[in-house]
Amino acid sequence: MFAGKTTSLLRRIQAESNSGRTVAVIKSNKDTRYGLDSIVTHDGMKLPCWALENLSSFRQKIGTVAYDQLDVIGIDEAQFFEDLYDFCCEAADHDGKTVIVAGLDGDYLRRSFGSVLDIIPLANTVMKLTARCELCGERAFFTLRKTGEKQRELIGGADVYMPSQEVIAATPLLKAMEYETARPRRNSPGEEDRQRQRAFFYGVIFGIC
Ligand SMILES: Nc1ncnc2c1ncn2[C@@H]1O[C@H](COP(=O)(O)OP(=O)(O)O)[C@@H](O)[C@H]1O
Ligand SMILES: Cc1cn([C@H]2C[C@H](O)[C@@H](COP(=O)(O)O)O2)c(=O)[nH]c1=O
Repeated sequence: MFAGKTTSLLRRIQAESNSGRTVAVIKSNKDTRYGLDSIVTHDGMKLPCWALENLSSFRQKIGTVAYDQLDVIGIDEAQFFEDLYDFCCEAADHDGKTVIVAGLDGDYLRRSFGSVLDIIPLANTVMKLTARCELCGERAFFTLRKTGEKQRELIGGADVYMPSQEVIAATPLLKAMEYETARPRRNSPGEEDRQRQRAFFYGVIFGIC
């Protein structure tokens, strides 16, 4: 999370639209964080969308005529769609659409999430994005859940999750913080500020746990 997947998807869709292609964007209706009528990035960029329970309902919802006129279909939060593989095959191979998909490949325990990994063989290009670890500032490949909930699907933003560096990804938050405290610090410009921010952040997290 926070790696820029939605930002990247919206930019691609906007570019397709600017070059005269007809576009539509779909997101899962499970994600109610910013309302159901738009896709919104963590820093506020937004685009109208179709919020659906499953992808197979899209053609009927938008109408056959409008569907046939579409050139490009964007899908956000792809991990929540069980029928992702079948929809992508049908839309791309059978109906000739360009399909651009954004989603999490893994959950907070680094287990494969939904059908996102299944569609990689269908794709012409795949881009794996990374965020910045909130604890150490280095590249974060994974998402750490800050709460004790164990179910795979748990909608949330920075209140529940944070980008995390590989080593601490699957450990409880307390462990992650112990690990971070024990790491040797690099003396880079701004390090002092970052340490102060981290100290504040730890305080907040302890409050939550
Ligand atoms: N911890 C964070 N809390 C809130 N916003 C963040 C955080 N880390 C990064 N961001 C912002 O979120 C943007 C990416 O948002 P978005 O495209 O919605 O990411 P994703 O879809 O991968 O979750 C970044 O460019 C940055 O401005
Ligand atoms: C890691 C993880 C995430 N989720 C949820 C949390 C958010 O609602 C979305 C991801 O949104 P983003 O566009 O990447 O910010 O997925 C989840 O349900 N389970 C998880 O393990």
